[in-house]
Amino acid sequence: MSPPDAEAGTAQAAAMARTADRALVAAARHSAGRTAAVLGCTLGAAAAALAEPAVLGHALDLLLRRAPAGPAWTLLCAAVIAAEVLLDAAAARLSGEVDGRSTARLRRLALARLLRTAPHHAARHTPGETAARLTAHATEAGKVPAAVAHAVAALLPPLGAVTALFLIDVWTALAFLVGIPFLVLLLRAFARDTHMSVARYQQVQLETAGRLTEALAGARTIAAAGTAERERARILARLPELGTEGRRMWQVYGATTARSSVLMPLLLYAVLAVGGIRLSAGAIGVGELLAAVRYAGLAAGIGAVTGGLAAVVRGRSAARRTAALLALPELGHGRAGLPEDGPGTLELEGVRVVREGATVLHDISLVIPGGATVAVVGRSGAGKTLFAAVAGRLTDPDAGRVLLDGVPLPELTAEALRREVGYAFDRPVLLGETVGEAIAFGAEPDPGPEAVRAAARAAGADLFVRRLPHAYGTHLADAPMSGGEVQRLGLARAFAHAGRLLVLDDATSSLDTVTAREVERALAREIRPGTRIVVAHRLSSAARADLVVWLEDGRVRATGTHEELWRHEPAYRAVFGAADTHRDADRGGEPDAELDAEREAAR
Ligand SMILES: Nc1ncnc2c1ncn2[C@@H]1O[C@H](COP(=O)(O)OP(=O)(O)OP(=O)(O)O)[C@@H](O)[C@H]1O
Repeated sequence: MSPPDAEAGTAQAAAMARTADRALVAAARHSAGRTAAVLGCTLGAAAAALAEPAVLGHALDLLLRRAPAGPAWTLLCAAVIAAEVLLDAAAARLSGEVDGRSTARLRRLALARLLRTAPHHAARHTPGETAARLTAHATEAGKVPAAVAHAVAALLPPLGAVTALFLIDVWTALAFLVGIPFLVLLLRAFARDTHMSVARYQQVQLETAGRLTEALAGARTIAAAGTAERERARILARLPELGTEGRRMWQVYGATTARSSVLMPLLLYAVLAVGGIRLSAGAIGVGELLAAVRYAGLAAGIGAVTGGLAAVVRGRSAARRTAALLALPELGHGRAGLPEDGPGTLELEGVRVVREGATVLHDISLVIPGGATVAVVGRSGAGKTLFAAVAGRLTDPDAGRVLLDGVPLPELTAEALRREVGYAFDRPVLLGETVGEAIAFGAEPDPGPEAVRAAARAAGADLFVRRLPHAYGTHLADAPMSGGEVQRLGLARAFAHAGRLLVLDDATSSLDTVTAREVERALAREIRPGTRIVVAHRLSSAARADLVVWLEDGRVRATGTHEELWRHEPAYRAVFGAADTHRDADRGGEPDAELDAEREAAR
């Protein structure tokens, strides 16, 4: 990596860490009351643990001296021990609740951002990675607020215990302090080594999940190519690394525990030795020696601190993975509405779109009159889908602006935008429980069964839907459909809440010619009138449009009616794969057998 790249990488990592920490703070705030209760209970339990040696030691000294206050102190011992146990149990129960609520909060934040970003930004992460970031990593990150409370509370016994040691006897306390630098070194090494291992482990986990999801999505291709074994090997390729990192984490943990199990007894023996000398010198009593040894044990409570620290380290590392979704740029919305009864005039002013550093739409300026049907044509990769995406604000241009009835699209409220701009795609994803719900999906207010059926009729879907076991009430999972049938439901969904602008991005590509023609006719007659942008590969779609926008290499090569372009532009005819013959040209842009066949069918 070159120095500037490395700097950019470091800056990006720092920004991600800040986003992750902000998200964790938001998650902690969401269950602030419960987190405070966890802290209260853990601190209370720690305080009780801290009081216990003193109370026990004092009670022992009183009992040895047969003092009258002895039994009262014994009761106090019981109360302190009970408080410690009960508060510990309450903290464990509340921690579970805080973990659950924080995880849910993180997931909601990340999911909301994912749904509010432009599709090409969301596509930066593979579906498998996204799923892992929203599930396993969010769960791990959700444990941070309670883990911080535990880690903070875990500091109390050691700090309090050192103070108590000093109060009991300075020399005994100093004997303990000699071992503190070793404890600090141990903790630092643990935090550093775990962080590195956890980060690598989670990265490998993400990549493996990504490969698995890719393979599931491409299962047909893999089966057809007979590469299942190779694919299996590719998915599992990093499994050994996962094992290595997992083992390394346990090794770090094991080494820390081993070192602390050597250090701790040494410390305790040192305290015991010095305490014994002080006892024989009459400086402290038996109970105080007992308390001193117990405090030394509490002060060296590295287990509790490292446990809490490890959960915080793992959680913060996982939070960075989830925060990658939170860092996706948001497609914000304004507060404006559209003028009542506007015709749906669409204006593109100097629209430029950049992807991966390359300009893929170049300074497009044009006006699409309200109510017009516009066909966007061009060779594969010419920029038609991007044009369609910018026209209805699935994405924002990198320069220039798009206005609908005079209002820049980013100024519109999300509701106004989605009410008035509808989309249908070549491969729609159906959402909802039943077929009827899938058609009504996103329409506000609910269009009702009649409108759903009318939309399905217009999209040529009514007939096959009625043949399903429960017609429109059939669950999507029980309705296996062909690509063309899914496409028709996607069209029906767009028709069910057609606003003043409807964008059909290759939305009839899987339909047979006759059905596609019927859909186009229904669109003209049965659906609310408005502006239509139709990304078209079919010549007939271009021929029926009021205006054709012809794209080439991300630029508008020409606009005009299909007849004009067909007659005067041989390259335009080539877009449809038509031979540049006089016969075709003379036919005013209706040259192929497809249109002839349609006409025949229409008769
Ligand atoms: N997210 C992206 N990252 C990088 N390049 C992109 C991205 N989206 C689109 N492009 C590029 O922009 C160009 C236009 O893409 P677009 O999908 O709009 O083409 P198209 O005309 O719709 O093609 P087709 O007819 O094959 O669907 C292509 O070269 C494509 O590779």
